[in-house]
Amino acid sequence: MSLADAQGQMIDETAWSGGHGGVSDYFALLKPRVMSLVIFTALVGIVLAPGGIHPVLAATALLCIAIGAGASGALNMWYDADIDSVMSRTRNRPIPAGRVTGSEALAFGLTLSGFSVFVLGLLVNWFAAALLAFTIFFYVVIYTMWLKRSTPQNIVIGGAAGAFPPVVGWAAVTGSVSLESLVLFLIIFMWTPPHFWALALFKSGDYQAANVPMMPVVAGENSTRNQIFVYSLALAPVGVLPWLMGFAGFAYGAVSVALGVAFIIFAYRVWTTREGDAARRASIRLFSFSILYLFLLFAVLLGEHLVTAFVSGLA
Ligand code: HEM
Ligand SMILES: CC(C)=CCC/C(C)=C/CC/C(C)=C/COP(=O)(O)OP(=O)(O)O
Repeated sequence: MSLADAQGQMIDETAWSGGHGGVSDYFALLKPRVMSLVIFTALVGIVLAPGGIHPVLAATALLCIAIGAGASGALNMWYDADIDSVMSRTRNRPIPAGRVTGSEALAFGLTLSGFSVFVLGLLVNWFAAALLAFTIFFYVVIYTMWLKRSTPQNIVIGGAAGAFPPVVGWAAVTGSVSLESLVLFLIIFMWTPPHFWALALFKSGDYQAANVPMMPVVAGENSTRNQIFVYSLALAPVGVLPWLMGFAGFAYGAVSVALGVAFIIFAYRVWTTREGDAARRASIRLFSFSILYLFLLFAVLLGEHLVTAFVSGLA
């Protein structure tokens, strides 16, 4: 199996979601792999926020954000069942495969959404709960029900939903939004277009078949490559902002510069490799690296913060 096939299979849900009915299908409705990174960014928001809260409340907040994020995935799959059944990547999801009905997924998603928002409000604070409710609304109603099917800018605007979790995490601790949490938002916001369009480039046939106006389908592959490169050039310095603004240290600064340069190199390869299997490989590599990039950036932010807190606790 070639590298491209292996990586393509990695993101092909038909390769892992098996099982018929029952717990594994309801778990798959939560989009667990995508949401794991969403939840990790929320954790970083919680830990970095000044003041701190009791660890039990922090864990409650994180659990509520995780449940809310999963619930929004279930609602997305409920609404998108028609297009998911057309695309090879998604046709084995629980609803198109007939293992869960649309109404079951809808009830599951609505119940978990209500539960997560209510518990976050009741036990942590209502401002964070309102932000979580808004994030779910944004992903399900604004992105899934409206923008996804109507404009190639769908993920640029809709991507805001994916950028909110660290802001929600921060608000769970402080009860407010701050410049720092908005910088975390901005990083994910700028990251989303290259993350997703890299995938859309090698899955554009799927979107065309499903009649979804993703950028490569509407503007063409080369225009998408240009836009990926421009967003990557903008993302790299935005990734360094936490250090430049003084809420991350030198270790983060150095790693974020290196990761930003690497991101630009991967995006440059996509930009300049436009034909055949090499072009497909370049976009698969950028897609895979995009996930590693965001994970490492937030991991270093978290690790450095914890080490600094530990060392200053010793002093
Ligand atoms: C509108 C914004 C976004 C779009 C359209 C998008 C789209 C996608 C798609 C279609 C996949 C393919 C595989 C799959 O469905 O499992 C994917 C994978 C992934 N996305 Fe995104 N994404 C977005 C935002 C995000 C955000 C905000 C995060 C995390 C912070 C994220 C994390 C991931 C991860 C970790 C994977 C890999 C999952 C795996 O291992 O298969 N995505 N994304
Ligand atoms: C707290 C909270 C509510 C967080 C939500 C975070 C969020 C919006 C993440 C976006 C993740 C995602 C898989 C988008 C996929 O687009 P798609 O739905 O078009 O992809 P698909 O074709 O795989 O269904």
